[in-house]
Amino acid sequence: MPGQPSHDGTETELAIDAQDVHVTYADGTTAVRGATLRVERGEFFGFLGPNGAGKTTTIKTLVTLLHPTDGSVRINGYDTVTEPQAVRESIGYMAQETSIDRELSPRENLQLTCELYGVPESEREDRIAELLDLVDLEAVADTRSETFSGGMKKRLDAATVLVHRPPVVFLDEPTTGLDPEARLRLWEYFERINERGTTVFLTTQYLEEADQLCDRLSLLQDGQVIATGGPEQLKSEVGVDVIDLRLADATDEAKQHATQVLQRLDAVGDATVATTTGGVTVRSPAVREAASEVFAALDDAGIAVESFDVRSPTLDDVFLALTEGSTEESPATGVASLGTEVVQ
Ligand SMILES: Nc1ncnc2c1ncn2[C@@H]1O[C@H](COP(=O)(O)OP(=O)(O)OP(=O)(O)O)[C@@H](O)[C@H]1O
Repeated sequence: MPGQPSHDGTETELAIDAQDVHVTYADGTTAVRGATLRVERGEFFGFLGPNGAGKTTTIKTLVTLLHPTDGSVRINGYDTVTEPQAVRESIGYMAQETSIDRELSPRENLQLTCELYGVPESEREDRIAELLDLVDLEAVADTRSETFSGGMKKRLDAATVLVHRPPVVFLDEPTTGLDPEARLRLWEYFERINERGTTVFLTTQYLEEADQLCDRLSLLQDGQVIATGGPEQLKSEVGVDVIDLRLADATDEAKQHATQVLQRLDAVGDATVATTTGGVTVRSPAVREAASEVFAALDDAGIAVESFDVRSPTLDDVFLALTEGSTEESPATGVASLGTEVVQ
């Protein structure tokens, strides 16, 4: 909800203001090394990175479950270390593991959460009805949750996060492991809560998810933010175009051969070449101009191309360009996932 006053009565600009955050665990592992995140009220903000990049550690620090070893975090104007209670009252946090009670129905789960958050009794019934409607669970409102699909449990979990009407919600990989249909329904729900004015901070491994939903996003690698911007801005800044080539012979050997041929090709300049399920992908600023030379070089090497696609970059390409990946296995089509794509 934009324009929420901070605790000292002044208008604060930012929903999330994390400055140069470092987090080192007790065993000496430094999971976050200087993350700065500034999220405006009402934004839908994405936080992307492969497994182990430090997303969960960062989100736990933002929601007061971990203290930064260095740096500072203010959420809705409150400091996470000196005012943790005020921060908690002003946020919703959906962890990776669902926190609903499976023995209880959606209505009972929401009643319990209302009690925990001290929602006035007179408001509970309406609030619960509104949330059940929001996540499309009215029809099963009084059914025990243990029978629900993964997607339904996630939707209920997401509803419990909103009972106290927090201006900011933190969602830690909410769609991981869900089938595409369940994922799409959750996306709709997240869009709806954002349209109502809630600031959303979403961590995800799914680039398509971030591309679809987020106003802006930060890419995280090895505990460091390597880029921040709108999806289109990041794509244009990376300045590459892409050719996806499907090879007639898509064995590992043939793909490696094609990779070597293309890496030697001067015409594609400073290209990155990655193998995909069906062939190879070339990312380069010069790729459109060099397309005919790409085909000629492959032909000369006796490599048959079954089909190809010259396209603009996706967020997947942005990430690979920024991390200077050159030989990663890339799905190139479908829902791209950093988790499967970037070999650290
Ligand atoms: N409690 C802990 N103690 C020590 N190291 C930890 C702890 N939790 C996480 N780590 C390490 O910190 C790094 C970042 O982990 P984190 O879970 O924050 O990454 P992530 O991006 O959320 O990954 P995932 O997508 O797998 O959840 C990893 O190297 C991880 O092994």
